[in-house]
Amino acid sequence: MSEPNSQKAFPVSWEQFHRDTRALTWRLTAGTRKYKAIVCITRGGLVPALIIARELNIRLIDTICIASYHDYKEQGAAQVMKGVGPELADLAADGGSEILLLDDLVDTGKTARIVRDMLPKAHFATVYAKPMGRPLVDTYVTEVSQDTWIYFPWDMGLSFQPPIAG
Ligand SMILES: O=P(O)(O)OC[C@H]1O[C@H](OP(=O)(O)OP(=O)(O)O)[C@H](O)[C@@H]1O
Ligand SMILES: Nc1nc2[nH]cnc2c(=O)[nH]1
Ligand SMILES: [Mg+2]
Repeated sequence: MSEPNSQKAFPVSWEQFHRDTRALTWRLTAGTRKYKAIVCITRGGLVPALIIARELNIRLIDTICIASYHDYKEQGAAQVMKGVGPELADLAADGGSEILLLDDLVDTGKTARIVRDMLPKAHFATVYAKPMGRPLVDTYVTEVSQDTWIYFPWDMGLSFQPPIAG
């Protein structure tokens, strides 16, 4: 879903994103599964990948690079520009059972479907989830409604706020 269709705004600060991503890590450590590598979906997945890699002491990190083309209102076709690299070939061979797959959020689930097809046995985690994409995620922290647009700190800056009373 693209921003102009959405009605509610959910702005997230760096501090909140860090806190929510740490909460995601706690959830991931509650299970018995151990991960040898992180694969993050660029670009939004790069930020949780840094935080979680630090917490779980994982140093083998790769990317799946996907570009979604947006026209005015609709999400367009998604193009995989880069898959997992040859260094992860052994770990990917069984479908990725020892790989932690990360993104910042799942919305319609379109991106999630592509990466799940590529690594069907990887554990897929996102910090935020909307209802349409939620069934495709193994672990997430916060659910927001489908008509909410999440504003990430890397997309925002400080700006003047007019007084509420006008
Ligand atoms: O569930 P979906 O409807 O597929 O949407 C979720 C995807 O959309 C955003 O990425 P975006 O394509 O905007 O690119 P970016 O990560 O490079 O900002 C987000 O980071 C997810 O990857
Ligand atoms: N920043 C941002 N990107 C998205 N891509 C798909 N949904 C969203 C969203 O709610 N926020
Ligand atoms: Mg993304």
